[in-house]
Amino acid sequence: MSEATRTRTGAVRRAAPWLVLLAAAAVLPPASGDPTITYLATTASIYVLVGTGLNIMFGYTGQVSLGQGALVAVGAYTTGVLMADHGWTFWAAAPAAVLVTTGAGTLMALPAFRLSSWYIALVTLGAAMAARSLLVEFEGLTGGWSGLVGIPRPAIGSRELGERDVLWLVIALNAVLFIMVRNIVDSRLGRGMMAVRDAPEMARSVGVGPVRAKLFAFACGGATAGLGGALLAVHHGLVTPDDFTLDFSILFLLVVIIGGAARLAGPIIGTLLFFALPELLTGLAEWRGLLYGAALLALMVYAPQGVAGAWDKLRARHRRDGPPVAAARTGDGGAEVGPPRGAPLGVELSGVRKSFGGVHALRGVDLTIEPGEVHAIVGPNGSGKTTLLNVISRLLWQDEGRVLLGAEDVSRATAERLARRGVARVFQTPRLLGASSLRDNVLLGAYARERAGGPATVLRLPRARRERAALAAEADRLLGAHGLAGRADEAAAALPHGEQRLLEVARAMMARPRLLLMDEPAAGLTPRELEALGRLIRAIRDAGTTVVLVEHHIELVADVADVVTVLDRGEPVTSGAPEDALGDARVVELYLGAPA
Ligand SMILES: Nc1ncnc2c1ncn2[C@@H]1O[C@H](COP(=O)(O)OP(=O)(O)OP(=O)(O)O)[C@@H](O)[C@H]1O
Repeated sequence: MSEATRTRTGAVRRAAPWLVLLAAAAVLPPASGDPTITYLATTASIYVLVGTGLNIMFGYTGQVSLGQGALVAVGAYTTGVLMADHGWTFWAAAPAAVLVTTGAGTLMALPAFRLSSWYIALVTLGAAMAARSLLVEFEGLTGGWSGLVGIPRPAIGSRELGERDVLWLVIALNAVLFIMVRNIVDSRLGRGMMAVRDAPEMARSVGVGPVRAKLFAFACGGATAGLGGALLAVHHGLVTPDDFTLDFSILFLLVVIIGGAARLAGPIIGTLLFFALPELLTGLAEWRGLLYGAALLALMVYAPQGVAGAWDKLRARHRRDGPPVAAARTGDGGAEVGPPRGAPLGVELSGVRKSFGGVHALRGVDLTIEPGEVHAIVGPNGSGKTTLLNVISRLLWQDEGRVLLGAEDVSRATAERLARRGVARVFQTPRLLGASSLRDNVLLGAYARERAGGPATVLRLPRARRERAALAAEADRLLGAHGLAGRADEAAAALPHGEQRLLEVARAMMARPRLLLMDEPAAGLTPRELEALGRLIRAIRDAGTTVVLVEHHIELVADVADVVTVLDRGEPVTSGAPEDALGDARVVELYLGAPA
C-alpha cells in the first residue's frame, strides 16, 4: 500500500466514529417521530457547540470561566432584538451576535492577564450575575422579566426552517467547529495554548505570547457562546432572564470537566451525560441532584480527566498489553541536530544587577560569551546562575545594567522576542506538555519559525499542511538523534526523568537556535545518559550554536566547555579555559572550603 493510500485509510478510520455519531444525531431524533426528542437533540447540540468553545478556553488554555452562560444570553438577546424588533434575518443577526460576544469575551479576558485561574473564575461568575441583572434592568430593550417573544425561525428565501432543519443546521455548525478545533489543537496555535496552560515560562521561551494566546482563547469562547445564544433564541422562539440562571452558566464548565477537558470529544460526552441522558430519564427526576453529585464525586476521584480522558487511558493500557511496539532506540544522541537558522549569537552583559527584595541575586555582572563557544557557568547553590540565565533569556528583567545579544541591545526585550531571534532554553526541571506526545512537544520548539498564519492553520490549507508534514518529519528525526526514535506518539509524562531532559533538548533544537541556554541538564541523568549529553552538547556547538551551560556536574563541564565562568554570591569570581578556571585557588576554596 502506498504512503498516500495508507494516510488516507488512516484518516477515514479516524473519522468513521465521528461520521457515525453525526449521522445518528441528524437522523435518529427526527426518525423517532417525537418532536420533543428532536427539540432536546437541538438543545443538546447547541450546548455541545458552547462547550466546545469553552473547551478551547478551559481545557486547552487553562482559563476557567463561569460566565459562558452570560455570553450565551448576550448572543440570544442580541439575536432576539435584531430579529424580533428590527426585522433582521437570522443570517445577519447571528454574525452580529457573534461579533458582540467575541468582543465581550475578549473584555472578560482582560483580568486573565493579571489574575490566577481561580480569581478569573470569580470575575467571570460576577460577570454572569451582573449580566442577568442587566437583562432585567434594561427593560425597554430586553422586555425585563417577560423577555422577548416572537423570535422567528431562520428562513431561506420565503421558506422558514422547520424543527428538523434547525437540528441539521446546528449539527452542521458543530461539525465545522469540530474540524476547526481539531486543526487548531494540532497546530502551533494549539500547542502554544497548551504551553501557556502547563508551563507559562516555557511558553514564552519558545516564543508564545501569553497575552495573545489567552485573547485568542477567550475570543473563541465568546464567539461560540454568541453563536450558541443566537441558535437558542431561534430554537426556543423566545428568550427570558430565567433561561440564563447561574446554574446555566456553571452547566457548561461541568459539561467540559465531566466529558474530559482538553479532549475533542469531551463536550459531546459531557452534554450526553449531563444534559441529554437525565432529560430522557425523567422518571429519575427526584433523584437527579443526588445522582449528579455522586457521579461528579466519583469522576473527580477515579477519572479526574473526565470520561474521554478515562477512555483514552484505558485504550493506552490495552495497547501496552498487546504485542510490544518495535521501538528503535538509537540512544546515541549526537550527529543529526541540524544547523542553526543563522550565525551563532554572542552575549554581553555589563553591570547587570538583580535583587529579590533584600536578596541580591546578581551584584553587577560583566560577562562576555563569544559566538560559537560552549560557555559554562558554575558556582555554589544560590550563587545566581539561574537568575543569570533568566536575565539573558529575558524571563527576568535586570534592575540595572545592559544586555546585548549579538550587536542588539535587548535590555528591554521580551522572552518571546528573543525566541524569534533564535534563543532557546532548557529548564532546570523539564517543562513539557505532559499529556501531549513526544512529537508534539518537539514541534512546540518550532513555534517561532513556523510561517503558516491563523486562517491557513484553522482551515488546514495546503500551505499549512505541507509545513506541518515537513516539521513533523524533522521532529521525528530529532527524536531519533536524542535517543527517542520510534516513540513519537508516546505521552511525554510517561517518560523517565532522564528521557524527559533529552526531550527538552530536542524541543530546544527544533528551534534551530543560534544560542542555547541550558540550566543543569545533567541533573538526575544516568552515566550512559550523561555520556550521550556530552556528545550532544559538542554536536550542537559543532553545528554552529552558542551554548551557555549552567551545571554542577564538574566532569561534564571540564569535558565540553570552551570557557568556564565561576559565580559566587552574584558576582563572577573568575573566567577562562576549564583547566584554569576550575583549578583557580579561589574556586577550589569555594567548592571544598578554605584549607584548615
Ligand atoms: N523569584 C525569586 N524570589 C526570591 N528570591 C529568589 C528568586 N529567584 C532566586 N532567588 C534568590 O536569589 C538567589 C540566587 O538564586 P538562583 O536560583 O539564581 O541561584 P543558583 O545559583 O541558580 O542556585 P542553584 O544552583 O541552587 O540552582 C538565591 O538566594 C535565591 O533564593
